[in-house]
Amino acid sequence: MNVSAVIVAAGKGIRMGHTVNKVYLPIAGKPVLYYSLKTFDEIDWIKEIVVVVSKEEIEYCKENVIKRYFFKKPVKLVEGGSERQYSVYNGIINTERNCEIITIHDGARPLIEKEVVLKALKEAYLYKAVALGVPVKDTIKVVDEKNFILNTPDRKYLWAIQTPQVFERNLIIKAHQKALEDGFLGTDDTVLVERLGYKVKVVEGDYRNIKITTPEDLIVAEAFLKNNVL
Ligand SMILES: Nc1ccn([C@@H]2O[C@H](COP(=O)(O)OP(=O)(O)OP(=O)(O)O)[C@@H](O)[C@H]2O)c(=O)n1
Ligand SMILES: C[C@](O)(CO)[C@H](O)COP(=O)(O)O
Repeated sequence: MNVSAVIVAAGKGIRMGHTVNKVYLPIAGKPVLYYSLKTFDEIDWIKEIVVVVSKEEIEYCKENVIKRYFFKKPVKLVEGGSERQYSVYNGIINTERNCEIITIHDGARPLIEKEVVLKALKEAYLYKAVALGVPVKDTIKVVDEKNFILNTPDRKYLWAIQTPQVFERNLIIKAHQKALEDGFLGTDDTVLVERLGYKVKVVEGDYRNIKITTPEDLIVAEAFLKNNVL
């Protein structure tokens, strides 16, 4: 399999409330972004890693992540956009044209495990579009603007979607281009493929594959790493 990995790290980390972008904050002494890079670097099917960073942070990322730690695979840095979707688009169009599959991952999800990525890659070979996800543990309510409950969807059909999300290269580029043309902005990449009428397969991921969003997430991630439960 010839796979390119795109890791998006060009967000602002507003909800973290820190002066430094959360993907460069340390967990157990190393930047958040280091961990997923390392995991993808260890997967043989992956031939290159494209990291999407904001223009102002390109030098910082190069010095403090890419050069500081040793990665075996070529790592390309490309500029991000004002929304996650635009950052992903710039990442995927900068992958090698001969790659068949692209795996898209949030740089803010450091705890992704190699075995889980491999499972998603294998399924992508069969289904062309897959997302990792976990069944939700809470009861989910749909509410109106005033927070009154409208309905309670059956939990057995509700999954919390994570990254990586894995696609055939041509399909995901086409899906992003269509969204751009239509002015559609989604909160993940599968929704862009769903809009084209394709079926997307959800593959069971890992509850520990959290997205670092607010300060307590750093504590949880560090606890997982320090207790060596990954
Ligand atoms: N314009 C953007 C926005 C987000 N991301 C990346 O997308 C992932 C998930 O986004 P999120 O957690 O929302 O990150 P931020 O946008 O940084 O956070 P916030 O919404 O709190 O500002 C992160 O790895 C983030 O760096 C990106 O590459 N480009
Ligand atoms: C893509 C994603 O990780 C799926 O859960 C997530 O939607 C991206 O983060 P955001 O907080 O919604 O921007």
